[in-house]
Amino acid sequence: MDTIVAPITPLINSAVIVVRISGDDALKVLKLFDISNLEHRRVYNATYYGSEVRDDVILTFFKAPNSYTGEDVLEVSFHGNPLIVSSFISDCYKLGFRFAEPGEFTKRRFLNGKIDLSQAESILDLINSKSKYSIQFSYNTLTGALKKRVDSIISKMVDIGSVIEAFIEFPEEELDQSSFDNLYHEIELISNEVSTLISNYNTIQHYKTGFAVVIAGKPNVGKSSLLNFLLSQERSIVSDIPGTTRDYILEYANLGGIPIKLIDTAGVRSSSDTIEKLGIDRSLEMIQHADLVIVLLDASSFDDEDRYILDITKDKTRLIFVNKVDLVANLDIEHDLAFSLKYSIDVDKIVPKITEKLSLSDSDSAYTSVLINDRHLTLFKDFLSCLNSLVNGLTSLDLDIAAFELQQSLNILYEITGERYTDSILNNIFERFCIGK
Ligand SMILES: Nc1nc2c(c(=O)[nH]1)N(C=O)[C@@H](CNc1ccc(C(=O)N[C@@H](CCC(=O)O)C(=O)O)cc1)CN2
Ligand SMILES: Nc1nc2c(ncn2[C@@H]2O[C@H](COP(=O)(O)OP(=O)(O)OP(=O)(O)O)[C@@H](O)[C@H]2O)c(=O)[nH]1
Ligand SMILES: [Mg+2]
Repeated sequence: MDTIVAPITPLINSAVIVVRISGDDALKVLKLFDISNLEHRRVYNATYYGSEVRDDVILTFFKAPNSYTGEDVLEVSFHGNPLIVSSFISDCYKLGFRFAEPGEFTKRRFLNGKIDLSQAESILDLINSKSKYSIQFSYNTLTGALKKRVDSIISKMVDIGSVIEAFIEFPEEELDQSSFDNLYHEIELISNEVSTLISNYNTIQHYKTGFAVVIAGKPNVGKSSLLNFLLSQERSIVSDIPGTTRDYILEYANLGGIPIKLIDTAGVRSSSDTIEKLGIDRSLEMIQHADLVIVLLDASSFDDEDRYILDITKDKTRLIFVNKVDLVANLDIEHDLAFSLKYSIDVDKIVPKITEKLSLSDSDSAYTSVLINDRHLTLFKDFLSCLNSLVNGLTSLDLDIAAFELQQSLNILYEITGERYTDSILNNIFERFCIGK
């Protein structure tokens, strides 16, 4: 493989800029330093004698095949001046090295068999994660959670394939019903497993784009006050005039590490005001699409308008919060939490209540869940339809069809792990990586 070079930290005036070199000729660069004979995985302090500038640097060497790319890798840490690094990279071109394409180091790591394609993809997800949960999900995939699952499905499919081949090869032997039933059963288990993986996709989507949390309630209960409290900012207008919020207000927030789209809505009541009515329609629509509805009640005025909102949200994931507890001595409304936003009574319990409601269950914890990306989703759906055709082949005793569909379904799985790939699949994945990754 030709030798490539690129900065692996931003090329800006900073403390240190690190440049990575990978390839057969990587050690040739030592001509530019006052050092030779580097040992695997050791760190050295050296001087760079460039054609234009000099610098005092740190060198780290990883000998092939035990490096990030699987090739000889040298990392050079320069003082953080981009001019030094540009000059160094020009010197590298003179040695015959070329500038690495985005993601090329990781692509080589994949091509050299250090990681599978799902692990390579997770590196990009890890870097781009917008929440700590998303980082944990990506880290699971990085350490092989999805690879393991797909590998185990592959081995089960291979087993099923050999049974089908045996049926084809020895047609004279009675095809007894029980071996068929067994195959159907195995296929169903695999189908269920893949369906679960597909449903997990929604979880990661939520963690990427944020959970839609809608604050709903009749006018004047304190919805806008709650939004402002959660944002720690006077974003929404608060007043004692019922019907203050006319259109919904959407803001992004991060509550306890969970990304949230927080939506303050117009108070729901029967109104004759045209604009207010339009706002209320939007509130009802927001409620429909919410991942979580916070139904806000006023401790001092529980009535039919509240009952109406409780009724239309009864099938949604929801929390019932009661505000203005300062106004009553006894509270006999069913609720998840009661507080006073105005007088800061029990407001510290609000965020934990919301995050608790949105958090994954233990069985689906961020540390163990196997989550998939868009590419995997498409492939898994194709896989399921292949399984369907496979079952049809078996049912109609068309074993050649069954064998063909089985091979197709395996090919799809190999595309997930990257055991099979085309240049365009790889390009699609790695072109989205940053320089130096
Ligand atoms: N300086 C530096 N920091 C970094 C990276 C890097 O490449 N360089 N990484 C880059 O993203 C991440 C760490 N990931 C890495 C993963 C594998 C290997 C590596 O050398 N693996 C070899 C050796 C394993 C061993 O012998 O234990 C291998 O897989 O064979 C290096 C870094 C984050 N921090
Ligand atoms: N007593 C008391 N008043 C509160 C409390 N929280 C908010 N308020 C007051 O209730 C009034 C309405 O608050 P908002 O936040 O505007 O209520 P809203 O639900 O957004 O109202 P609409 O937008 O009209 O639907 C304001 O005058 C607030 O100051 C509280 O805990 N106790
Ligand atoms: Mg309001």
